[in-house]
Amino acid sequence: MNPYLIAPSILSADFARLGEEVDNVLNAGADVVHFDVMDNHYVPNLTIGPMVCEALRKHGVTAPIDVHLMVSPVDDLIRMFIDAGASYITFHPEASNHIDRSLQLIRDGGCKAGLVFNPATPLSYIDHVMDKLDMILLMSVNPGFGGQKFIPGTLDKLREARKRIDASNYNIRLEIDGGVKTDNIREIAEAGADTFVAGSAIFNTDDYRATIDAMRAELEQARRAVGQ
Ligand SMILES: O=C(CO)[C@H](O)[C@H](O)COP(=O)(O)O
Ligand SMILES: [Fe+2]
Repeated sequence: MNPYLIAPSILSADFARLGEEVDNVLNAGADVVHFDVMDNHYVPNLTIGPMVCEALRKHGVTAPIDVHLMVSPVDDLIRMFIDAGASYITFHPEASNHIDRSLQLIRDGGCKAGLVFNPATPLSYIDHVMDKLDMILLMSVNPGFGGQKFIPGTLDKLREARKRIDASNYNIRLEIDGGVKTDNIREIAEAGADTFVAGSAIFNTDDYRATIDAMRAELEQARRAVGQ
């Protein structure tokens, strides 16, 4: 399995100093920048779009940018984020009229493609598109806001998704998003996640490096427990 990746969600960063915040969290050891896009239609909140992604690239960010689209419809924004320098683009399957086509659009644009599952969205959406997936993202909160509490039932869904990925021949990352903290990241990893979004748990602390180091120490315990 690939190493564990930590992906701070910039939803909880100080938007007035976004470039500096992203630099700081990457210098503190983060692997990936998680970029939450909300349209006040698919979810009841409004955040940032492709211009901000492009601005981060121009600012000098070279780390992978993981664009989590909470929008409907999805295809126009997929095209814009490809041009804006996204690395991963994930969308919620029920928000696309043509899931297979949207996934193909992402890969044709040179990005990695993924589907996102709300707590109550069935995993069966992956059934016929495993060959087009680079990532499966399970939401452990209902989408729309940072700082919510992890929904424990997601652990069983993670185990199920991990089994499906391991039984396939595909190299698919399993990401978890919502309520991830230092005190639960270990059991989340043991349930099968390999990529961890954490917004408030990192940006609401004074010392990003200390928080990320503490998460990595927990992940090391998980790695030993699962025998990776
Ligand atoms: O997609 C999201 C919300 O819809 C965010 O990525 C997520 O909530 C991260 O925030 P936190 O770690 O504070 O829960
Ligand atoms: Fe997210």
